Amino acid sequence: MTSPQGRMRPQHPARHRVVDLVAAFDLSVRGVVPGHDALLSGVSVASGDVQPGDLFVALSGLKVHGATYAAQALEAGAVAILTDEAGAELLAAAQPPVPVLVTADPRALAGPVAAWAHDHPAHGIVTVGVTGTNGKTTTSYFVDAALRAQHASTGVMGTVELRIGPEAIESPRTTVEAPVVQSILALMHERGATACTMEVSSHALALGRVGGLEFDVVGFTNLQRDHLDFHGDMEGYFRDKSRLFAVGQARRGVVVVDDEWGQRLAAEAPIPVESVSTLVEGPSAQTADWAVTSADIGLDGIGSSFTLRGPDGTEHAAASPLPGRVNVSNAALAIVLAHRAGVDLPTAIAAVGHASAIPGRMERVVERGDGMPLGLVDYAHTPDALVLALDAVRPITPGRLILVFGSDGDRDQGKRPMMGEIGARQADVLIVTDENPRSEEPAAIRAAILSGVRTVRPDLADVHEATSRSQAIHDAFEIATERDTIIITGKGHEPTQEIAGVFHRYNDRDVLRAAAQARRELEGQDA
Ligand SMILES: CC(=O)N[C@H]1[C@@H](OP(=O)(O)OP(=O)(O)OC[C@H]2O[C@@H](n3ccc(=O)[nH]c3=O)[C@H](O)[C@@H]2O)O[C@H](CO)[C@@H](O)[C@@H]1O[C@H](C)C(=O)N[C@@H](C)C(=O)N[C@H](CCC(=O)O)C(=O)O
Ligand SMILES: Nc1ncnc2c1ncn2[C@@H]1O[C@H](COP(=O)(O)OP(=O)(O)OP(=O)(O)O)[C@@H](O)[C@H]1O
Repeated sequence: MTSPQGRMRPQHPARHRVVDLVAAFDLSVRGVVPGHDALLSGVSVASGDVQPGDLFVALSGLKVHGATYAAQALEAGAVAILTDEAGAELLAAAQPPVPVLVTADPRALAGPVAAWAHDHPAHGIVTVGVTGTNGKTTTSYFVDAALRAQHASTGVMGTVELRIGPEAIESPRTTVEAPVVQSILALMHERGATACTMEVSSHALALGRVGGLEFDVVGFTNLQRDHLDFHGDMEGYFRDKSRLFAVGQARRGVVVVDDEWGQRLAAEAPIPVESVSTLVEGPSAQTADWAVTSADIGLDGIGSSFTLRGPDGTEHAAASPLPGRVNVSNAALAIVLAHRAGVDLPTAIAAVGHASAIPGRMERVVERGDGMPLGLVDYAHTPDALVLALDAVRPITPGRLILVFGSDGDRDQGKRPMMGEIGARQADVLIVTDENPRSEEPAAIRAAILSGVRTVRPDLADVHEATSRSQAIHDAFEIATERDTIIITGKGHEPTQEIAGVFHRYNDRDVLRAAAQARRELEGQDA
């Protein structure tokens, strides 16, 4: 079945001759020779997403070779297959009835070929890409808010959604496959969107998902421990992130230089880069092109105000609509990115300051009052993000800070005890539960978290374990008073929970609302 993102295709696709594709990308042809009337109108790397008229790009995967799925792609209407030598060998015996086009590295060509097939849709669109371990989503939404002040219609591609103007679908991941990126850009172009903000994950950069796209401006938030299962070590992770700042991938960059990785990227990037220091008195506050020189962090518990010094020394009063120091950083970066994408500075500052809430990012789902605690959902799922999220919530918590959290299965195992230790150090009550266990035994993940908790709190005082995430949230509500804050971290906006290969419909915000409602009803009965 075609995935929802696989269906985001232009209604009137460009059509190109297969022979022209062969010539444009210097491909060698095996088996059937393409006729001059053979036309292609789309590209896919997933057989399930193939539409009639598509080129199927059969990639050598980490688990299986895509050529294994050629029959499925042909049945769906593929008019040609692009693959490597290994794929061509796999296909030789089957003698497919369409041309098999061969190149050394089809993954590297998937993006450029898709851009070519869709007539380079990004050429008519201002494109902004955001990378970094944390803050991509938040920064992207801030940038989009600023772009919307200047463009009648904009698009967003990221972890939360794939959106064109007012229409959106859930996003399957942070950065979709290269042909999907290009077909969505083509659809944006068709629908008149003139600016697009995109989150670019390190996986996407390593796997060529933004190939064939030269961003107008790209931004870097920070580099913190994550995804080491995929990138090996921090050096490999940094190298993959840096690929966004390569010549041909982006015209110019804006880099937050609060950490050593940002400083290194700003120094080494081969494209023109501007630096942004977002920590008052941070290591690069004096030398950075842009700097946050003063900040009132979350005084009202909602947002922050800050001063941003520009390259010419002028100071600008700015604001972040979300609480915490990290969101001053995201807002400052977004302002500079939007400005460099063509939005005038005062407009960018005003639009970012008034950007609306972002699903699952420090989202206030239940407001404090009438006996209810404050209930927040946040996407912090790395040790550093958890530290900062809890830091941000402590000053707005007169009572106890109740943390509901877990850690992902089939992902970096080393961070589990670290998350436990942080929770134990910074929150008052912990409810350790499941995030997305995936193929792992949930109890083993919780045990790893609890081993970290014990290093700080050997007696496990005020530490609870819940085998169901919904139950954990209901448990939190049972013990919370109006003075307390419940913060649920790790899943943010996610609409599903992945357990043993099955995606169950699940959303922290819905459960939190339901728990609040249940408590209201109970209190109503008691009254
Ligand atoms: C670890 C990783 O990123 N894997 C990616 C990689 O998969 P793979 O090499 O294992 O693929 P495979 O299963 O061996 O299949 C090989 C080929 O056969 C194709 N295939 C496979 C099955 C089928 O029925 N038909 C078919 O055509 C696949 O599309 C693929 O092209 O190449 C595939 C095709 O390009 C990607 O879809 C796949 O992303 C998977 C789905 C994934 O979950 N990735 C996550 C980890 C990811 O990318 N996350 C990042 C960042 C997250 C974050 O920052 O938190 C993201 O951008 O979301
Ligand atoms: N600049 C930042 N520095 C550190 N942590 C941050 C920053 N911005 C946000 N966070 C924390 O990280 C969490 C995720 O934020 P956000 O969704 O914006 O990041 P992301 O890079 O899109 O994450 P992912 O790629 O995993 O979707 C937030 O809920 C918050 O706790």
